[in-house]
Amino acid sequence: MDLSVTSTDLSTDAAVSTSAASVFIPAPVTPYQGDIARYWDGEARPVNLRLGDVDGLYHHHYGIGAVDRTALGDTDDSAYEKRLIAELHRLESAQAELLLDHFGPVERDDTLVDAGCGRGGSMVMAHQRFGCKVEGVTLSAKQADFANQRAHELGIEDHVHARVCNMLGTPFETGQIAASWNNESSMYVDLHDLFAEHSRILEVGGRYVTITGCWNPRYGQPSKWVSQINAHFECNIHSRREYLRAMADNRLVPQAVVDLTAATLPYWELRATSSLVTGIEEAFINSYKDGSFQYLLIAADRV
Ligand SMILES: C[S@@+](CC[C@H](N)C(=O)[O-])C[C@H]1O[C@@H](n2cnc3c(N)ncnc32)[C@H](O)[C@@H]1O
Ligand SMILES: CC(C)=CCC/C(C)=C/COP(=O)(O)OP(=O)(O)O
Ligand SMILES: [Mg+2]
Repeated sequence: MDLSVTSTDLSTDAAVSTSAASVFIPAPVTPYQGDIARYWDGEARPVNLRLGDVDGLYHHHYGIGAVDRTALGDTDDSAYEKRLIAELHRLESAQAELLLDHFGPVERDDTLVDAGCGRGGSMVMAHQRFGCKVEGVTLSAKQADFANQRAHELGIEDHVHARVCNMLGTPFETGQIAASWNNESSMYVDLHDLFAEHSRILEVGGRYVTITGCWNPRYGQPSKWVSQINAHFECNIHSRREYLRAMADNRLVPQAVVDLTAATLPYWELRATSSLVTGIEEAFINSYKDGSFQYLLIAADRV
């Protein structure tokens, strides 16, 4: 069987990195990863591009916090849709700010890793906040090119860099990374494999942070809404229990577990009223409300 990925050569950039890194784990290429690479190579939803156009930070994650009704103003006004887009984008950037808040002190000469970096919005924010180097990995060549182009336009390409690479086998040296994260990207991988790799690259005392959607073990099994979200994004949402167990098995000790479910609902309810709806809004709103799905931040120490 031919397992090669034709739309995206997953090995190219990782292979280039071998000269720079003393430890190199070749990127395993599975047919599923090929599907995900193609999915993100082909993604161009207005809900992501038009929000990113607001200030040049392109996110593929969701928002948190209260809606600023004053900033939104009158719905009858012709500029209302533009203000609504700006407000959704503000809530998505607030989500990334909260993730960065959980890194604690980061020095300018530290290197951070964004596992599943998308178009790189969070990487730019991390560099702008800490002045440090940020390395991103994504399966999508289109996303990596986009992120590197944005870094170039901002003149920060020597600090912010994305590569096409499997997050389960990165070219980063063992124990050299001060902090790493997954922002809505852990539902594409096996959690034991993922946390083994984060644990390998992080220095002892380093920090790992994730924001993720997970199914709630108290509900019993994944609800029909969770199954709908999985089908929509071709992902496999894990349970809260799986996260905590896989972290414990890989020397990652939770320091903070924050339930962001209530904080993300206003974003979804606002998004559901916009012209940029994608059809998945109802599944998020219903699953958050029936308790089957949770939006969670976990910050863990590498011990
Ligand atoms: C929903 S997007 C999140 C992007 C980004 N973290 C953000 O907040 O904007 C999911 C990302 O995970 C990446 N991804 C999924 N599986 C991956 C893997 N095995 N290795 C590297 N990246 C992966 C996709 O390529 C995509 O960039
Ligand atoms: C919380 C969960 C389960 C997330 C799944 C991963 C995912 C696709 C995140 C958002 O990406 P996006 O910003 O491209 O999606 P959309 O187009 O819906 O805004
Ligand atoms: Mg989005």
